[in-house]
Amino acid sequence: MATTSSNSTQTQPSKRLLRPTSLFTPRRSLSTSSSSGSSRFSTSGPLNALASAKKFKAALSSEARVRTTVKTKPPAQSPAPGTPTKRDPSRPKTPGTPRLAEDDPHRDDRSEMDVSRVDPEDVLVDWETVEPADISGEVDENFPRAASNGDQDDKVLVSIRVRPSESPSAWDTQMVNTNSIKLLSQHHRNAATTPPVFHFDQILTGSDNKSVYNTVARNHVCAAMDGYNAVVFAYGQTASGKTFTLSGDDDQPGIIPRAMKDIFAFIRRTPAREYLLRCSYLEIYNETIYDLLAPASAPAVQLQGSGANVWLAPLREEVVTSLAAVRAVIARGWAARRTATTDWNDRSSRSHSVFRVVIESRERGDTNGGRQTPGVPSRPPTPGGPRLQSIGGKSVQTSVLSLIDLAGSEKATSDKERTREGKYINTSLLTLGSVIATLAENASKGKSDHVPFRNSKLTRMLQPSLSGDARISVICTLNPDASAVAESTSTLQFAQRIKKVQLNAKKKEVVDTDALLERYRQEIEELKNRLAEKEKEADAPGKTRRLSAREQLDESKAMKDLNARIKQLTNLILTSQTVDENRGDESRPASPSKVDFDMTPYQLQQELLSARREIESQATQILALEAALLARPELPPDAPESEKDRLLVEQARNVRELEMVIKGYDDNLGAPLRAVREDVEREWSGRLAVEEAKRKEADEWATELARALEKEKKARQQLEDERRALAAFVTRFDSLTSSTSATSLASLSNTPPARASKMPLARLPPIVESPVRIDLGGLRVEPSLLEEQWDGGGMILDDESFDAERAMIASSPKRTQNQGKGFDPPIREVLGGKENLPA
Ligand SMILES: Nc1ncnc2c1ncn2[C@@H]1O[C@H](COP(=O)(O)OP(=O)(O)OP(=O)(O)O)[C@@H](O)[C@H]1O
Repeated sequence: MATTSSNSTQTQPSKRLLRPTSLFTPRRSLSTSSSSGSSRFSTSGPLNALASAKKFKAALSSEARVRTTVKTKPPAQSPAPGTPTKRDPSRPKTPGTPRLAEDDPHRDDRSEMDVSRVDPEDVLVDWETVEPADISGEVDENFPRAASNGDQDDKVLVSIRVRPSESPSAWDTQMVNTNSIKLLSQHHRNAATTPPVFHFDQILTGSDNKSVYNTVARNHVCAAMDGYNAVVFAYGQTASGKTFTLSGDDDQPGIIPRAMKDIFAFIRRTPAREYLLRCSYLEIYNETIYDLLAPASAPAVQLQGSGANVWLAPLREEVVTSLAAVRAVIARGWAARRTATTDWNDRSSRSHSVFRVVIESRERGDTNGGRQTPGVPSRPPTPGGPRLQSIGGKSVQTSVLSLIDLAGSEKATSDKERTREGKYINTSLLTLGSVIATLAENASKGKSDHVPFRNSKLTRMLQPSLSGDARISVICTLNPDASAVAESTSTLQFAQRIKKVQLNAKKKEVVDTDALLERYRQEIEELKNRLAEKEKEADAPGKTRRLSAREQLDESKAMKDLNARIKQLTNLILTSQTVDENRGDESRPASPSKVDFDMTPYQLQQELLSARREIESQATQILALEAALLARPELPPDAPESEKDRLLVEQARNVRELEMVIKGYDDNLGAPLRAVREDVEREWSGRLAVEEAKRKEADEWATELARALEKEKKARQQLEDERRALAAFVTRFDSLTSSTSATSLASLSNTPPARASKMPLARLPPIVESPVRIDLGGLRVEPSLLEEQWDGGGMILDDESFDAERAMIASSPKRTQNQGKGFDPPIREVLGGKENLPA
């Protein structure tokens, strides 16, 4: 296990509580909304972008050109260091929740940009094109190899980062070499028990973002460069340091800027490959997804697909070829993020923000542009951005690195709008928590309970990753103050649960299908020739001797093998074409032949869905081939017969090939898919019935519970009424007895009912059929004592205790003393409906 950075960072001056400014960008003025747009771009970024863009054959995009000419205002004054937990009341609050303003001068230029028309071959990055200045200066020789541990099952890497604070910490993070954290006992509520100790992969303290990046994110960035999907996210209470960890500030750049530097460093150290990098930046605000790189007027981003096949559209992806271009993209996205001043944080993130880098790579080689499936018309530009083509039999690796800054959980704030946002934030974080809890439970108990991914946009978006498709690192940030112990404990509990989630990320590779197809076709041709030769040999009239039975058997087996191989290759052609058609969707399985019947019904359903799409695309391809066939130029009428014959033969061969493809399609896809569909449908309907029965049972139970609760409430209310009546009565009675002499009491006891009824006592609510038996036995009872006893249940006696109590009271000397003074018979009778004092 890696060592914690706690020791190294603890010794540093750790009271830097600077507000993170935008990445690489001039600091924004404190409460200024991004709508001003004034300090949106980095002063250095655009210039660098211009410098490095010159290296490439084509300009990146119209937008890149626009960016290079952006004039930026001087940066706003640096924020003063201060405690992050208190807002300066004199400072105005952030107005609303800013987005890029409609009057943004660059908005229209951006909307004209069409990244999908960028030729991917023009925007490749390789070790030669990476500027030395664009890479991390801290990269060591082993860096690119630190990437991954293969396609192994693995767990989420969970680290805790405790933010420095001016108040004394309520947490003990110094337990030597244990990577554990514990609440100091003076802050533990239950003095009788010792506070629990939480264990994690890392406990980090201090303000050093470099060590944090190296410990929690670097391996994941390397894994993404190596073809695995990777997710790094920060979770924690508001103002606990999530944005500081992800984005950092000018002095302490966070994970996002460091990751981008490492990506370029990785490319520079990998001369054998070339890369295509596409960035996107989005936020989930009040359960709506906004593209932070799109114009403010752009429609909201929708989550499409389901299960493991979730994608976002329309989402702008910008091709980046240098760190300067990345900086500009991040700065633009950052400026459009919704932040506001809250009671706890001057620049609180009001949304979950996701910075994504799609990394495509292939082995370097001679490139002659993309390839095309024969007979199929050229493809339209890929929506959302260019895709890397596989050329010359080399595969293309695709992975996505997602760096997520979650909004912080928080209590109700003093501001109405912030409270509304807070509700959305808390709800989606709660859903994340319950998704994680179910996943953890499923993993640890081998269950397959329904996971409520669909309950929030955040969880639905993270579904493929949380379902095991990505390497995940989570940094849970803590505010160490005693006032935040409850929130910190809840964060630690979330962190513990996510540790149990099981991952199984796999590399995504797509092969060059043209090369494969060509190979298969050649092999089929050779095999057919061999088959024809063999048939010829067998039928040859000059054959000298008859074959023995054994030889005949061998011969027919060889023929059979040849036929089987031809059939297999035909199927492979089909499968390769299917893979090719799937190229745009990284998450889709390569081929239905990979259907694994041990998968869960849910996964099978996903497979079924993608298989259906494959069938559709296959059908389209067949149609395209047929159309190409029909569209062949007709021969001129005077064409020689031999030419006509040649074309006829060719036509017949094409028809045969098509028939083979269709047959392969039937053999390969039809039957297994039907079987899969039937299996899935059967299994799902069974599960549905079980779930419905369970739900019915739960509903009934809930109704029963509600009924019992109602009954309980009524009984309680009745008891409460009685208690009040009794207390009032005793108070009244007691005041009467204390203020009146024994003689006047005696006369009171003889007061005729008509007079007595005018006394306040007569207004006491009559209590009929009291379920509680009370006997004061003629004793004087202090009202306060009575209430106390009643509250504690002391007056509620079972039959046996009641009799014992009564016997004791009967023998009490005080009772004897009071007898004849009007205190007998017991007060119970008075409460039993007689409004008058006892005679
Ligand atoms: N480890 C740290 N070292 C120094 N300062 C920090 C550290 N963590 C946080 N801060 C400071 O604390 C303040 C709040 O941090 P930050 O904005 O990152 O919190 P957050 O968790 O992202 O909050 P929110 O959820 O409201 O967006 C900032 O001023 C930041 O500079």
